[in-house]
Amino acid sequence: MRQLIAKLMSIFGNREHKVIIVGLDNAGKTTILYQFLTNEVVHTCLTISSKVEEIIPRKSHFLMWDLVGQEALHSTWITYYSNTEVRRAPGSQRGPVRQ
Ligand SMILES: Nc1nc2c(ncn2[C@@H]2O[C@H](COP(=O)(O)OP(=O)(O)OP(=O)(O)O)[C@@H](O)[C@H]2O)c(=O)[nH]1
Ligand SMILES: [Mg+2]
Repeated sequence: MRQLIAKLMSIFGNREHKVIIVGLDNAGKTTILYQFLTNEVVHTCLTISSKVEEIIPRKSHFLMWDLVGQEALHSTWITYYSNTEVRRAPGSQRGPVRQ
């Protein structure tokens, strides 16, 4: 997890950024978000809609949006995408990103 934070900081620098976490349901998005926050693996429930948490490691400042994973609601993701840049998490699958 520290590696992922370090990677985000190397990509984004020391400014405020909004990060959206997207992926299929049960992929582990909420688990990652709370591991960032608490450094622990916490018990999670299915995400309905989205949740946002503020994370301030050193001089960086991330607003992290954890989006719903259920396929029927993927069409709502687009509302979070304006002015975003796509970066894959280290270790995630290669290939085109579909919207
Ligand atoms: N074995 C294993 N289980 C994991 C891992 N990450 C998350 N899980 C489990 O996978 C389940 C789903 O995790 P969530 O973080 O809620 O998944 P999500 O992507 O937020 O799911 P939605 O909110 O439905 O989109 C939970 O039971 C987690 O404990 C992992 O790295 N390994
Ligand atoms: Mg979730």
